[in-house]
Amino acid sequence: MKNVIIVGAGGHSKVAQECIQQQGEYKIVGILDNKFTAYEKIGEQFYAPFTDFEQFKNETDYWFIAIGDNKVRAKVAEQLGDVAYATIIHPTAIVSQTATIEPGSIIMPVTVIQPDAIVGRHTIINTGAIIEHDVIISESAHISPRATITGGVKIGTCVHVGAAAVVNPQVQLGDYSIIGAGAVVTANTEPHQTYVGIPARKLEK
Ligand SMILES: CC(=O)SCCNC(=O)CCNC(=O)[C@H](O)C(C)(C)COP(=O)(O)OP(=O)(O)OC[C@H]1O[C@@H](n2cnc3c(N)ncnc32)[C@H](O)[C@@H]1OP(=O)(O)O
Repeated sequence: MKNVIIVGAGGHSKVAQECIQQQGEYKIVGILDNKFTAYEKIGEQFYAPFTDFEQFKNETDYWFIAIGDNKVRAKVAEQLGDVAYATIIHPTAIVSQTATIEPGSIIMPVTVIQPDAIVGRHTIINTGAIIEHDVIISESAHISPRATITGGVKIGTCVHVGAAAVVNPQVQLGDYSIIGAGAVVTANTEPHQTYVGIPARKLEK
């Protein structure tokens, strides 16, 4: 078993920890989150504030950032610097042998990742999502439960695709764009903009 320290102790972390246990490759030795005010060891795991992360760098082989917010996850990765990241794949996920899952990403239960898809670093493929052939997902994105990303789609950095949304073939989602739950995206999206509905339209604020 390889040791891993988890950053984040919220709802997404809860699901990630269960995935890690079911994957059976990594032993969680500690959890860092600023909601813990001091170091504490309970059983085989320690809990400590994230601000103390430097002192734990020699105590683990791998790190995993289990924070649902894309921008916060990306920022924490920047702060941690040059560390090795665990790649979490739930045993019920179906991942093509020609797909690439980059370190720091999590592939949740009953997902499907098809041939030649690329899932970039620190990306969340949430429960039941489908990533079709030749999809390219950049860093720190989140594909929510039951979303369907069809063939050849390109997804930018920190993009959030909401639950059960569909992205049509070859569409490109600009960096930091947000797709609402249940949307059907039929055309490219602009960076930093939010889109909702069927067909998806830009939300004017
Ligand atoms: C394991 C997990 O839980 S993973 C979590 C996955 N999370 C999701 O799937 C949630 C995705 N988020 C959404 O769908 C959000 O509603 C967003 C991001 C699209 C919009 O959020 P906000 O920017 O806060 O917009 P807000 O709630 O103010 O709504 C603005 C307008 O858009 C509409 N709207 C919001 N979401 C949607 C949607 N998904 N589809 C259609 N219309 C929507 C609202 O009704 C409102 O319309 P109005 O101005 O006519 O009243």
